[in-house]
Amino acid sequence: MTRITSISLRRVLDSRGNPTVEADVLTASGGFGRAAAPSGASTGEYEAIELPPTEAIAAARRHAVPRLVDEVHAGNQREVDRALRGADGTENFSEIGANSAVAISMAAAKAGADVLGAPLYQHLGGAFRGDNFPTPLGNVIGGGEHAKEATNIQEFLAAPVGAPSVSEAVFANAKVHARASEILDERGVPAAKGDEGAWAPAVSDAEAFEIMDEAVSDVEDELGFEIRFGLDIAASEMFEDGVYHYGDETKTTDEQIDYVAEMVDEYDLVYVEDPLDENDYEGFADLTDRVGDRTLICGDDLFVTNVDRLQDGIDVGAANSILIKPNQIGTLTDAFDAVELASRNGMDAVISHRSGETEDTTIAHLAVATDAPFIKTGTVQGERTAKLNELIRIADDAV
Ligand SMILES: C=C(OP(=O)(O)O)C(=O)O
Ligand SMILES: [Mg+2]
Repeated sequence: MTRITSISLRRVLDSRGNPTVEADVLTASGGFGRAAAPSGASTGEYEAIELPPTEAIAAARRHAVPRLVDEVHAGNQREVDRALRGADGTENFSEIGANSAVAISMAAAKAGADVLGAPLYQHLGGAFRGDNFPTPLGNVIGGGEHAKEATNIQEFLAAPVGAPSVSEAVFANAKVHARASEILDERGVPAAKGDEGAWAPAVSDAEAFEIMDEAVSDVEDELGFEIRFGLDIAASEMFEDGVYHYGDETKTTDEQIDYVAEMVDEYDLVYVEDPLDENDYEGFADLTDRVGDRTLICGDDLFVTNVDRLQDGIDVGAANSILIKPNQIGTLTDAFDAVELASRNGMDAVISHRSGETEDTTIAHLAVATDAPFIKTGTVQGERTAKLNELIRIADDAV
């Protein structure tokens, strides 16, 4: 029986040292699931609302727990998530917090899988999932909102697209991360790390492109399979007064589109996330028109895992992929609906962590369950390796 018999909520630490919500779900037959909400720093304007954890927990205990315990089945994810939405009663989870909602939603999924005795990816994705693995996009150099005094572009992401296995891909990204550190040393540039464990040197974006290109080529030569790279520009964070700010320099929207298109061709970029402001569907469409045949243009802050915003994007041809972050929308059902809408329209769905994370591994299972081509979940650092190592275990049939 997957009937939920208890839900416990508590505050735990996230990787930035902030409190976040953890949920435990128990079922009638002893199934157990535990999950914790991640948290963004470069959050999109249209994301579901994250409440201070103490408030989110109190509100969820008051409104959600009584609507779920003894009422819904952890094995029926849509039923769980419908009850969460009903308990909250708002569009954006501003009553119980998307952090409480997503923790309960993911913990219920794990409890459902536990009762069935199936790995989470199989419970979520079905019996035919588990043969395809996402390529990990590994954050190697970064700045933006994730590190002070570093690059303007938020993330330079290694993409070992030719790796023969997920394990070799994971280790390839770690090698690129290590090689980037050596190159920075050779150039006499000290580098601390940003929130996701990427190097955060005080170099220009142009220099970061060079370092990334060199690191990727060196590791590609050493390992003998294709490694490319991509970006999360997180352009909404740079956009102010109608222009994009790169330190003291600015770019108009047309200049930004030209710049990104040039970088796609110069560096053979495989992936570009949020190249333009989160309200600029038209700019996204222009850029996708120009380079969408040879790279993924991915909407993160643009779509915020929201089917309505995704449909608006589909209508105008903005982007050819969507970033999926369950806490942007609040439940696994909503995240799955966004993946399905994307794939029905020929778009790729890329599963992603947040800059503030925990040891929770749900997104590794979600990526396998949804047959995602890429997962963005860092390169090194415990809360990132938790997901990467879980992918290796899934491939090894050891979960
Ligand atoms: C992971 C990201 O950062 P954050 O979690 O800060 O939004 C991102 O922008 O894709
Ligand atoms: Mg992003």
